[in-house]
Amino acid sequence: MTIINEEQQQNQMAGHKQLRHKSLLQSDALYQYILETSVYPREHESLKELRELTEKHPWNLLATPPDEGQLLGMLLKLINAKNTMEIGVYTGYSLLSTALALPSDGKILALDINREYYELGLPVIEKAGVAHKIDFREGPALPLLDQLIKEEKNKGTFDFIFVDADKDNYLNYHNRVIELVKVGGMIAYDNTLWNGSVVAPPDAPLLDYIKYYRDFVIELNQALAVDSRVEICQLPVGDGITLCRRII
Ligand SMILES: C[S@@+](CC[C@H](N)C(=O)[O-])C[C@H]1O[C@@H](n2cnc3c(N)ncnc32)[C@H](O)[C@@H]1O
Repeated sequence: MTIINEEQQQNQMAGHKQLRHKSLLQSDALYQYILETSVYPREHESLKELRELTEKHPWNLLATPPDEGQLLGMLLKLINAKNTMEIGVYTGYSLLSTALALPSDGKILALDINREYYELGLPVIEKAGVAHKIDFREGPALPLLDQLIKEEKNKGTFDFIFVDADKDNYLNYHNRVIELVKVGGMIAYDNTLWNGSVVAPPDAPLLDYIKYYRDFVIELNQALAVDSRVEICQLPVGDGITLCRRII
């Protein structure tokens, strides 16, 4: 992984923020229309609170956008998900969207290397009355997944797994979560259009972190396209989300 200092990272994020939002829609007005017509009026008050709290955090661009949170909630209800996993929590917007969509005995195994981010959002999650559904584990996700796979009883038990962490490990995650999701269950990979950079020419002037992760995202997309263990559907929601339904 490329190591850049905090100042460089913040400069890059500031550049990224000039894009104003995380949607791939070419028109800001159209995206605002979706948010104001279909998303904000139905956004749970705790999600709104968490979104507004997260907007004040310097890394707020990491957060799942509200239209994508709405999509996740809808999908989880459609598939009657109960046992789920999330890799990459940050302050918890997608986590809270998931927790609110699951039944009261639903479960989310939530993995992140950074507990501090999670703890920023935790009071809002607690206030929403859904913290009991969450089992947060701090640490790099790969070894945690390897531990889970070691136990046969965990295999094929998850209804839904949302992957939204370090993009250079997405294929490593895929090769593990495919064993943990049940046949008929769903894995969702976030950022699979990676700020539109998947179609940028090789010499395009991209921000360093976009450029670095781009090849990993392209590699994942190519691998998913030919993976006979899953059916896929890539949607231009948020920064691109690819849904995979395990079929064997
Ligand atoms: C894009 S953010 C997740 C956004 C979150 N889903 C939301 O709704 O706001 C990515 C998260 O992945 C975490 N992360 C990065 N590398 C990781 C790793 N190797 N294992 C676990 N988590 C990791 C980061 O700490 C960060 O919180």
